[in-house]
Amino acid sequence: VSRNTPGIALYSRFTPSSFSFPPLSFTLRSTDTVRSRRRPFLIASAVKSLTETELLPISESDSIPSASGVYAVYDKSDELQFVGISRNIASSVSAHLKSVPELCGSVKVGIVEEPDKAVLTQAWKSWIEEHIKETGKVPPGNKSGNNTFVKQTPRKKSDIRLTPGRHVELTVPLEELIDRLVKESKVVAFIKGSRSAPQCGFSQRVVGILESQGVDYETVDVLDDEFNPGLREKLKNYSNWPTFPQIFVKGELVGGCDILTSMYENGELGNVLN
Ligand SMILES: N[C@@H](CCC(=O)N[C@@H](CS)C(=O)NCC(=O)O)C(=O)O
Ligand code: FES
Repeated sequence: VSRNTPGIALYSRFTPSSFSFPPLSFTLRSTDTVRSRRRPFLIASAVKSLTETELLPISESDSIPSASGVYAVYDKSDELQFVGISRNIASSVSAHLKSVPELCGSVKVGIVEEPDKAVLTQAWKSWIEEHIKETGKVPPGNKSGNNTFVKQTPRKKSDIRLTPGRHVELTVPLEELIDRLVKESKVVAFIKGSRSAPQCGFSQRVVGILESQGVDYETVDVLDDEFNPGLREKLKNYSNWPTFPQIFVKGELVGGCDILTSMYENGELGNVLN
């Protein structure tokens, strides 16, 4: 590989000065890292082909490396079930073994050292394409809609916005929007910041407690002046409670962080939420 080969750049152990002319040639080993500069150039796969890679029995779990790379799971009849990429192949395979033991017989591993997403994806693609070329089929676990191997983590709910935006005139007073929301939802937490990134420790604690209860709850960000303008002061009046967070269950204010924390600690919270 010369430095002029399109689409291939070698990095890491090679310092810029090692690219000096006259043209150098390197032997690209299966574990050497390659990085695509720009699509649509083809980049060399960083791993051996699927056929050249040896099968390791999954039961002998210490033979599976904790390295990053691509891996192919075969069932007990040596049928390829799934090709995945992972930053820790041993732990991904052990998770598959737990969730679908009947589909986990052995595994092929292609280590990608110093991986980046493009190199990992390229290695994964090369194995998938090799399998399709050979069998005409996509591995069952990689078919779209098949969640056997890749669990779809449910997307976190988004926060509720009480208005369409601060520049839209409301036809209903904000108090009434608050009132409707807390009465129509089982649990509502008015917090500072979003549920995925609370902006205050008190709000964060309350989100953590509600998450731990596995309960369906709504959140409203009182600091969101664009979509909840004026809420911070209006809510204090509505609930007659001076601080945030504020947690409502079936239209009633239960309390703030201290109250929720003590209800959580004495086991009362579960009864109230359910
Ligand atoms: N002891 C309170 C702690 C919450 C608190 O002190 N909140 C303050 C600081 S985040 C607050 O909301 N102040 C009124 C405001 O910021 O408008 C509780 O149990 O919820
Ligand atoms: S924002 Fe400062 S304590 Fe809540």
